[in-house]
Amino acid sequence: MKVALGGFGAVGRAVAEALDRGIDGLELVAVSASDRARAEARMSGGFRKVYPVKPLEELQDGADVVVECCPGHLLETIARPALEAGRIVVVVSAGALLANPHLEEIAARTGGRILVPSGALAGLDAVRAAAEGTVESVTISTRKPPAGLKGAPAIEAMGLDLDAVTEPVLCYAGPAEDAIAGFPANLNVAVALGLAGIGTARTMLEVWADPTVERNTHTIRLVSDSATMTMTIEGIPSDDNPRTGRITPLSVIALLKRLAAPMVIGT
Ligand SMILES: NC(=O)C1=CN([C@@H]2O[C@H](COP(=O)(O)OP(=O)(O)OC[C@H]3O[C@@H](n4cnc5c(N)ncnc54)[C@H](O)[C@@H]3O)[C@@H](O)[C@H]2O)C=CC1
Ligand SMILES: O=C([O-])CC(=O)C(=O)O
Repeated sequence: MKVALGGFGAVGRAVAEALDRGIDGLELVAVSASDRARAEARMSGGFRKVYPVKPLEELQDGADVVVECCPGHLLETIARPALEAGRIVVVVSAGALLANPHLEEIAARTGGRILVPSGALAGLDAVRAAAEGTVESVTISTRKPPAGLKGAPAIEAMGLDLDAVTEPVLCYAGPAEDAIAGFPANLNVAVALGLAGIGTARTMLEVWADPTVERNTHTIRLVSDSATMTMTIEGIPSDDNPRTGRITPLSVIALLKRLAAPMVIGT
């Protein structure tokens, strides 16, 4: 399968490096980046090959799979033409799917597919399975080191000085679907959880700026007629972007491998 990457930041670069090192059945064919010269320089510095750097709208040409790993507001720019061309689109900015419901309609019409990786979250396999039965409630509590929430519009609206936070501060409590606008780079996990389970309107979320944690910590609780679950993941922030956990690109790589694998494990 030929893979094109829309974005060359913490997620995109790590996925590109893995594909460049070599994964059976997968071939990197293009990347996209806001600074083309810098992306080319980085590839010349450590990659086996310098891949073409293309505009976001052209990634589907010559690719079977397009991976969206840009800021969420660019999801439509990447996904619409790729889905119109019937491609598989891996969406890392899951939160942006809420503002773009037409993408699923395009996929249904063209035979394209939208795949959302588990990303920085644990347990979506079990949540999806439970949702085949009756789920009573799903909650997620997200605690990030204060620096990981920098730049979020909701934090700016609160007037919270993240550098001065000495105790955990509750920054949001409510439905996941109402939070993504205020935390566009932080709550893709909550939206993915909602989409996997009982919807983002019924999935309840708390967001904490917590100076007592060093990791992006997400705890899911689910009550259903098949199981009760409590799952916590403590993700190490990536060096390039503290908002993004290191496990996120690994989750994309695992998903891409599933596409090419003769045997698939997990729901
Ligand atoms: N689903 C999940 O669990 C998670 C999702 N995310 C989301 O994944 C996305 C990517 O995250 P990161 O890699 O950490 O972000 P990043 O900020 O490190 O990288 C984004 C990259 O987008 C590219 N870009 C920006 N504008 C562009 C343009 N006009 N044309 C081409 N490329 C452009 C740049 O190369 C930039 O480096 C974000 O939306 C983030 O919120 C992040 C962590 C977890
Ligand atoms: O990496 C994380 O912990 C989660 C994250 O940023 C997101 O959901 O966008």
